[in-house]
Amino acid sequence: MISLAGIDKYFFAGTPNAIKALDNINLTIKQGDFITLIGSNGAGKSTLLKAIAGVNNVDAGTIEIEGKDVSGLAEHVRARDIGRIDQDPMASTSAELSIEENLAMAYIRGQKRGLQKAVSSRRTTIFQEALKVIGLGLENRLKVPVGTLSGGQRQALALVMATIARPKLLLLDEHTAALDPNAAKLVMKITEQIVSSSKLTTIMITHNMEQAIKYGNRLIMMHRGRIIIDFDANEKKDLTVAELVNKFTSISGTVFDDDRVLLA
Ligand SMILES: Nc1ncnc2c1ncn2[C@@H]1O[C@H](COP(=O)(O)OP(=O)(O)OP(=O)(O)O)[C@@H](O)[C@H]1O
Repeated sequence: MISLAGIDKYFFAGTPNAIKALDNINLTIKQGDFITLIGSNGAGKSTLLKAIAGVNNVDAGTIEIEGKDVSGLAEHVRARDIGRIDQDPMASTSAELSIEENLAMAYIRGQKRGLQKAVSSRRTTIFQEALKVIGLGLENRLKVPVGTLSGGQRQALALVMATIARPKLLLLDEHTAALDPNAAKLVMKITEQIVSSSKLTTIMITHNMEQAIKYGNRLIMMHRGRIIIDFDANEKKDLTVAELVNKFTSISGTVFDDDRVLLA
């Protein structure tokens, strides 16, 4: 279980430009929850994921992963428990390293030092097995530099990298947004496959409301730093995009203003 209690995050605190990007976020995430996270422009979605990952320190509140308070831990320490992918395929993988080297770096992140050597002889098999699951034939191209792969292949590889060390939490920040529609569809299919086969606890930001409704077992909507909608699987089962937009308007008292969401 992952729990966030009373999380506040300010930018430019104490200045006339102060922004409260997260405003008293309270959230309990059950093991295996696949949450889709949606919201208006600047709602705080990315800030929330960065706060959980330790990219940003928070100004108030606590973050616990399986009962351990990680609020004060550095990003690289939390990375042992958290896999994370952003929009940019260039940032998720290292272009000049091979597929195998990228995977090796991701793999040792989750290991205790003493175990690293012991598993190295089995590594190639482990990497090939993990790559087979995504069905792109990358298991036969382990020595190929990642820079020669397409954006979709790189994000698919990033998914394998983010999950190979069996993280306690996977954070996806619009990881298909920079891809062409076909590649985005493929990466989404692979995402669902990896998340459901490993029952990975996942939060996925998307600007696509249909995607937010279709995937996962829970849908959360943010507005101005707060969680304003939290639907379980049953509540989102027969939901339509129009109903979701109407719900947003009635709760927030404003019109939904993210063009990318409405045009998706
Ligand atoms: N590093 C930063 N420095 C200053 N302000 C920031 C920073 N990061 C985010 N913000 C501000 O915090 C608020 C929340 O931003 P955030 O990126 O989390 O929103 P979001 O919901 O992910 O938005 P979008 O969907 O538009 O990407 C916004 O007002 C944003 O301008």
